[in-house]
Amino acid sequence: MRDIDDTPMPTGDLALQTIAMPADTNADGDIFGGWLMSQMDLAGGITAGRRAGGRVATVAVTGMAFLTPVAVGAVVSCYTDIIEVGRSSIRVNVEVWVTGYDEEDPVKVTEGEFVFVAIDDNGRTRAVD
Ligand SMILES: CC(=O)SCCNC(=O)CCNC(=O)[C@H](O)C(C)(C)COP(=O)(O)OP(=O)(O)OC[C@H]1O[C@@H](n2cnc3c(N)ncnc32)[C@H](O)[C@@H]1OP(=O)(O)O
Repeated sequence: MRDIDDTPMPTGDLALQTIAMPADTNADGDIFGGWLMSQMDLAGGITAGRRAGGRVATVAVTGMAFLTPVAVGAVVSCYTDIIEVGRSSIRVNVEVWVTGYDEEDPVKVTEGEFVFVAIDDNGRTRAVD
């Protein structure tokens, strides 16, 4: 896994973009880390599913740190980069960046490595081409 760094621009391809909503906050009004992880899982799953040409399941997530809080109304962008493709597994690095509507000065929120496994209709692993 790559270290979280201060790279000023996102690495990878934009896979998912959404807005942090009031319903995504905890009782203190801060965005849940779990909500962010869910967006990352979705983004990585889209990328892995396209690469696998079908159904994938998340099998592992490694080394995440949250660098900065996310405010309600922030535009949340998940960028994905396929790191490695194994027999059935696809390792995807997912970065999360936030901006306002103007898309200026994106701020990196977190990064994590997600491992997906290509599975068949019965939930058994299948080889990725
Ligand atoms: C519980 C949940 O709801 S979590 C959210 C959704 N995810 C799921 O439901 C997935 C639940 N897990 C599963 O169903 C099973 O673990 C499966 C089908 C994904 C994989 O089954 P396994 O018996 O582990 O398969 P297997 O040992 O052959 O591993 C498959 C691949 O995953 C990789 N892998 C398995 N565990 C890990 C891990 N912890 N970290 C990294 N890679 C892993 C293996 O190296 C292998 O890669 P390769 O085929 O490219 O060489």
